[in-house]
Amino acid sequence: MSRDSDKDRLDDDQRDYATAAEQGDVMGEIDDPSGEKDLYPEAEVEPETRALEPRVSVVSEQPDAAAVPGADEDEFRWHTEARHAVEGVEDAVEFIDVHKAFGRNEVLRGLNLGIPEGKISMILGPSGTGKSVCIKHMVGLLYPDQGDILVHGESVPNMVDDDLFEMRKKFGVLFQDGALFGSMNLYDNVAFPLRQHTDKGEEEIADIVNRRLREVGLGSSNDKMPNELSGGMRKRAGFARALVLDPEIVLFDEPDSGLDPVRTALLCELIKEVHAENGGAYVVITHDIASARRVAEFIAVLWRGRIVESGPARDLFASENPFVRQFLSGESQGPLGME
Ligand SMILES: Nc1ncnc2c1ncn2[C@@H]1O[C@H](COP(=O)(O)OP(=O)(O)OP(=O)(O)O)[C@@H](O)[C@H]1O
Repeated sequence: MSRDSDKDRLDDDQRDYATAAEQGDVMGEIDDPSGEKDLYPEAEVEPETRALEPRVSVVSEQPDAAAVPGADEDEFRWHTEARHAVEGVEDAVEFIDVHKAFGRNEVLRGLNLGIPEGKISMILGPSGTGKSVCIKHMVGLLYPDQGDILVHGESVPNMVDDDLFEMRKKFGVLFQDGALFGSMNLYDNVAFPLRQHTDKGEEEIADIVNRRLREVGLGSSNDKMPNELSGGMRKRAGFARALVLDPEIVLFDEPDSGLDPVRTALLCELIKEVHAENGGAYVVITHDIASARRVAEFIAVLWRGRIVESGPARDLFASENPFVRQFLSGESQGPLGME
């Protein structure tokens, strides 16, 4: 089955988000003026990256710098790719030697990463290093040029559209700004995925929506419109909406962006509480090391399109890798400069 572009993989839900964004109906301008662009992952893709067929991926056993065109030998010298496994835990998501370029911009350059089942994992790394691109591959919003992404053992790039649609039901996604529909009140925003993807009656929907809104501390804000909510409330509302379909995997794209330190701390607590209650694999993208200390059970440090090191949070915070140490302690001295 051929596809013309990454965009062809947007399912109806994503199309609805995209349509709303086109109509200026998605709340996003306040925290992140570029947030809407993220809903169009294909928008700036150069033509040669568009024609992507499902394929059996070529997986190299030993990624090495020489295998990456344009990479100098030293470029990956801090990338030990050491993976400290979490004992007895399977991976919910696996990246196997994934390469992704936009034109000449090679973003993922042989990414190998396992996201453990049942844990809160954080993907950390400098700006522009490919963290968002990484999570878009998990839900099939972007295709790899090479390599494979497995969700519960199933290859996402090789899925036919119907399977992809089903697979996406495993995911809840919290966008940076909550991605709420500006024309709907909070209740309808949170009810939206249930009305769209299930045949549940309004009574059952009300039970679920009210429970999820209470869970995130918005139990008395049903009638509020998104523009009446603070940035933190919008994120919590987006979190409630991400949870209504009981996802097995929840993705958070910089949930702490635009929040003050106290609201960030409260959101972190909320993520932990909700995870403890519901379980599943949570994947959080952040720059915020304090959030990582508070929440992360598993950490992967991404740089130059590859994992430098990954493992249980305590191992990473005790890492002797100079790059990991510099990044996790936020020091100016070390391998990472102002590039
Ligand atoms: N759809 C796209 N078309 C072209 N280039 C893209 C696209 N999406 C991402 N990129 C490029 O990929 C690179 C990585 O972007 P990404 O958003 O994944 O970084 P990030 O690590 O999440 O950064 P930040 O922490 O600043 O959010 C950037 O150079 C970006 O311009």
